[in-house]
Amino acid sequence: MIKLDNVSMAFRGRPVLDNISLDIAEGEIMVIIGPSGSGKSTILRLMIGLLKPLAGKIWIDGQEISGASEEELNIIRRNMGMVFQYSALFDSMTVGENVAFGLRQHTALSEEEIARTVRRRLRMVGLNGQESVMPSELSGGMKKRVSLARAIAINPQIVLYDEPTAGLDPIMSTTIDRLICSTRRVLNVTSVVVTHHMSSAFNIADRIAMIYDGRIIEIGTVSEIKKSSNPIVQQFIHGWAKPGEFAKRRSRRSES
Ligand SMILES: Nc1ncnc2c1ncn2[C@@H]1O[C@H](COP(=O)(O)OP(=O)(O)OP(=O)(O)O)[C@@H](O)[C@H]1O
Repeated sequence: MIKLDNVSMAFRGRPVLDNISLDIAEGEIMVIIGPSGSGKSTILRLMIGLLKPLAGKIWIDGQEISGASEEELNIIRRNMGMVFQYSALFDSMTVGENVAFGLRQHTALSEEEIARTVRRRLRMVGLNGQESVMPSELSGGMKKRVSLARAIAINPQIVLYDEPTAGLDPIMSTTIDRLICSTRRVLNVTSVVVTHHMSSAFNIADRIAMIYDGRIIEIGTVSEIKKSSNPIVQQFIHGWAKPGEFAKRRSRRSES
């Protein structure tokens, strides 16, 4: 459903991604992890065509997008929803108008049909009847849920999530994790989730890809990642602070 083939990216001559190749199957939840600044959000922006790669090719549902025109990209994006890092709701619009936004832009649905879809999507994310509330009245977790309802309003085949649980308490994070999984189940969407929360990654992922130094240094199922022999992966997933900490712990354990 999503394919990156030897994709490289640089900003002002500074390399960020170096020959990334990734194949994400239809209906799969792929989680991308990696240190801050390693290029995770850049991968999402490349996938949705907001950035063009310096080298390499990107396919969305069989269509190559790195050479696509803005018009072609707009058609491809109708099949994609994005949940942004800071929810990115339109503050001057009600919750209902936010969720309806893509439907008004991309479909010819009647106002009645739009209202019905908005109601259904808000119910899916546990915000039944909140159409007339303003974003400023919502908690961070509720905003994320509205953002998800907006992303799935147009019935996309693909949903990209940029740190969907950032800034949320553990219970709300679990709620969002469950919503990502139920969205996949109900709508059969392909999901790409960038997160810093390892517990979320382990809860939701079919596969996890770890980015480090511009490359994918490990990719696999949750149990494969947990068993990775790469010390950088082990250090990252355990949150060990210093480079080399993993090796030190291992040698301490073998000494004791
Ligand atoms: N539009 C841009 N112009 C210049 N540099 C950029 C741009 N977008 C990203 N970068 C740089 O590219 C690198 C990767 O950024 P990116 O946001 O993809 O990282 P990330 O892994 O998502 O980080 P974080 O986990 O902190 O959100 C960073 O060094 C960032 O400063």
